[in-house]
Amino acid sequence: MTSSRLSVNVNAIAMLRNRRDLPWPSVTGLAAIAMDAGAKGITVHPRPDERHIRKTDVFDLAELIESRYANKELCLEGYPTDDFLKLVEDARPDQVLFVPDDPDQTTSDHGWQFDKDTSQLADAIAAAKDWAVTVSLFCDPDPEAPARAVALGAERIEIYTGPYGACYDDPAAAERELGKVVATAEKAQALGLGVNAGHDLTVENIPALLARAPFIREMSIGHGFTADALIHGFAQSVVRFRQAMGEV
Ligand SMILES: CC(=O)[C@@H](O)[C@H](O)COP(=O)(O)O
Ligand SMILES: NCC(=O)COP(=O)(O)O
Repeated sequence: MTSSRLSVNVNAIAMLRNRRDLPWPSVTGLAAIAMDAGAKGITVHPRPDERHIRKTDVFDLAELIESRYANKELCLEGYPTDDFLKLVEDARPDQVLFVPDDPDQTTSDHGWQFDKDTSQLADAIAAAKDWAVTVSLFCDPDPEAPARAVALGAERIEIYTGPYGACYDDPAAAERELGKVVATAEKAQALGLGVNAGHDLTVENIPALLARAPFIREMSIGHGFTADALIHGFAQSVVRFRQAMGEV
């Protein structure tokens, strides 16, 4: 089986589970189905209010992957508070994506503003690298961002594709936004950064992105994936998204 770019974000499964004091739908159960179907791994974003992914989910997923899916990866996303960094140190994911989210943000909707004080971020990056966790920074589609990420010691960036994803009904706007994403990806690649992409990606908008930036190495997809899976099922949606990525 060829390697994949697809990391399935299971935040939405946890949100559905949390509606009742019951263990289903199972976050680890759906994660296993996704990995059995060919996903490269799982991404979760345990927000401070635990609205969806809980700390216990993180350790359950880490245990699942370590015990049954040694060739798959766990990516943890979050703002680098001491509490989040303790979770990274204890859970030891394969990758951490540091995002500049406020605790009460509805969702992640912007990358790091590198002109502001980034000393806390630099310390967090150094700590994660000491724990042998690959460090990625959430960046706006801005060609100036990759050099700032390199200067802080990041190994990858994840380009925020939300503005591109929002243009599903406006081809001209989509082309404009796609151009910003591709320019940022090309700059990151030229600087030796690993290039990830995420937020509001779908089977419809992935092909055009990869046609222009085939070197993107990972796409973490949750909301659009879950919406697709409600129609097609989790395993078939992995196949559908991997087909959109040209992998199967
Ligand atoms: C960083 C990002 O764009 C998403 O991975 C994030 O996980 C979305 O978080 P919610 O699922 O809480 O909207
Ligand atoms: N980092 C992006 C992610 O994990 C999922 O984003 P979305 O597909 O839920 O918008």
